[in-house]
Amino acid sequence: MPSISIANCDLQLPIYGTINRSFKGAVLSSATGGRIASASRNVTVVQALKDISLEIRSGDRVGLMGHNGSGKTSLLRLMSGIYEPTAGRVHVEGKVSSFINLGLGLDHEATGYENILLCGLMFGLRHGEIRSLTPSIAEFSGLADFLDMPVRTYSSGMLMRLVFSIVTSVHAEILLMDEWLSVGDADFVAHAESRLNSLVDAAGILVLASHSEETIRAHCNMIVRLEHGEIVSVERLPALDTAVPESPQQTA
Ligand SMILES: Nc1ncnc2c1ncn2[C@@H]1O[C@H](COP(=O)(O)OP(=O)(O)OP(=O)(O)O)[C@@H](O)[C@H]1O
Repeated sequence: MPSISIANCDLQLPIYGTINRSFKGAVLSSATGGRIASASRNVTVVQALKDISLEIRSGDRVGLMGHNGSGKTSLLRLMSGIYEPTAGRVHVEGKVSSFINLGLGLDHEATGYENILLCGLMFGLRHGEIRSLTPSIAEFSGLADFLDMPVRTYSSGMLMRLVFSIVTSVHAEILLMDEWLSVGDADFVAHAESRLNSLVDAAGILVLASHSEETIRAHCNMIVRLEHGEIVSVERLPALDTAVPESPQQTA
């Protein structure tokens, strides 16, 4: 059963070569969501997350809310293993598919088809599995002959179609998403929405960061609110139509 266990985690991100003594530093510090402090003369440290504890079990649909810079993306990155906590412990059980930094793994000189192969390998699939998934990825993307062209020739909407089609073709037990996706033109958005919904239904755990309370209430059964890198509240919502199994929940 997939699960995410986070215990007393801090995340500090160093920024090198910044001016940290000046009026500018003081203004920055009050204007951002995270907390800025000087580690040494040339290193500024942002406290992106502070003392985060959260238990997420199979069946949980967690919505992360908070102002700009409150730590939503950092928390997703911590769960995905992109960041190691500077203090505390993160334990993740299950296959994670993350919709964070979509497109980061693409090789822009390679063709669409080559990128399907590369991304598939990155997701831990075998050649045979990728070969059998390729026709449906190609069809869903609607990119047709463009899949034989280098990805650098794609428009941003075409790039999103390709990445979305690849990412959603892989079954995940844990889905981490930074904002609900809106990709491409109106036709593709409707098409993508239903594919995404079935992916979410099949996943054991969803963690979705969003500024839209409406989106979160439509897809989640639990809202975690962050402020300045700390969890300020955990709210349980009534069961969703998708009949998510109840699971014991620890609040932070
Ligand atoms: N790569 C980084 N290097 C340094 N500081 C960072 C980095 N990424 C985020 N931060 C800082 O960590 C804090 C939390 O940022 P994060 O991106 O997690 O917030 P967020 O809630 O996702 O914001 P938004 O709603 O604007 O996407 C902010 O103060 C931000 O400046």
